[in-house]
Amino acid sequence: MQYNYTRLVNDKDEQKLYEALDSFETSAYFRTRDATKARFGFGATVTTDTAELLQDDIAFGGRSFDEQKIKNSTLMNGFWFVPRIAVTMTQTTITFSSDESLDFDTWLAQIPNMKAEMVHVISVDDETDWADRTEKLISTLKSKQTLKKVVFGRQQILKLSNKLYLSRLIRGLSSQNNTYHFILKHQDEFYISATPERLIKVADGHLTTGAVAGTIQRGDNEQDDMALGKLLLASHKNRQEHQYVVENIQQKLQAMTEKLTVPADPILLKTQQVQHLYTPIIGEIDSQYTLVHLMNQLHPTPALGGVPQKEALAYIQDYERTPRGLFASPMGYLDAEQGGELVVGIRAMHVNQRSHQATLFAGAGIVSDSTAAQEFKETALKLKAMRQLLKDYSI
Ligand SMILES: C=C(O[C@@H]1C=C(C(=O)O)C=C[C@H]1O)C(=O)O
Repeated sequence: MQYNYTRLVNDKDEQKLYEALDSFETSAYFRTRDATKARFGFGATVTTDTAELLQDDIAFGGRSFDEQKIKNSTLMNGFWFVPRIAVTMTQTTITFSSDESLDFDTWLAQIPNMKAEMVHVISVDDETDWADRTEKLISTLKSKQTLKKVVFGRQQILKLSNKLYLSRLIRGLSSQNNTYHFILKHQDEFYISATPERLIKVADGHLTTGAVAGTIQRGDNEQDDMALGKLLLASHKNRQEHQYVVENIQQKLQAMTEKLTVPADPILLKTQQVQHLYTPIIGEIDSQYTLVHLMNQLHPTPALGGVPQKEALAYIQDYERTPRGLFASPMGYLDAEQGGELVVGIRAMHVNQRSHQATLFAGAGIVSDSTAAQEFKETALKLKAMRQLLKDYSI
């Protein structure tokens, strides 16, 4: 983008940018897990359902989980766009970029103020048979030695009383600490995620990825929380679930990287609702590969699909309620240097503003040692992130 303008951040910038997410037909937001940087994209000069053609542009978007299609949705079948205006905000500076010559401060001042009404949840359609279906999956895993792990997804469909405004919804994201925040909006749909999981970041030939798999609840106090963390680190079932992911990432990246550093043991990654086993992985990539190549090579890791991949994906297609769309898929931004950062769209919901319908998603890695009731509780905790966001909206 040829026009760039950087200045110090002022008090009103953030709220105005949030309102611009609502006022543009196409927009996106990406905030890093450590909350030090936020990127916005507004308006679209190009839109496409695959990222392959966009590798020399700044772009935002997400790919669909697999090739299955979702009816009446543009976003859920994979959606990428090159923004008219890109904004990057750190704690001190703000940078505006565009191919158009714009007075950015005049542009920002013109964004209309958004007035949001309260939104109530009118009804919840849960998958009440999810635990039974998980029980069947566990029996299959026990009897069929070739299938080792399946990440089984669950949905809750909520009817809402009114349209949601992103400028208000986004405020509640601040309590979802230690997660990436991602929003992708197009026309009457948006997808929002507060995910702890990065698929991949590429900058100057350096790659950062990692395995996030294996879950336990948070404790009510620090002591309990630490005890639960220790339990998770010592759990054979969770370590196995986790190890599948580490090995798979290593194997998939072997041919594309010069050097890969993989710690022997996981550490803990804690969100508001749960704690996970986490193995950060770094490396140097061969110069012919871009972020998009790596995304397609890595996705889906067994943190979201399963082991062996082909069989696990077939199981997911056959036994989950609907195709996943953007759920559990790579999403984020591409920069103009064939790098960027993609996270995995979990702890997430898809909203259709026309039908006032929100679909919340959660999944859990199932292995032969799993118990259905425990996994049901785990998915309920994971769904809580978006349920909390909707509660915070009306406070
Ligand atoms: C699929 C989800 O989470 C994934 C599954 C996990 C697990 O089973 O322990 C942990 C983190 C994620 O890799 C989700 O949150 O929806």
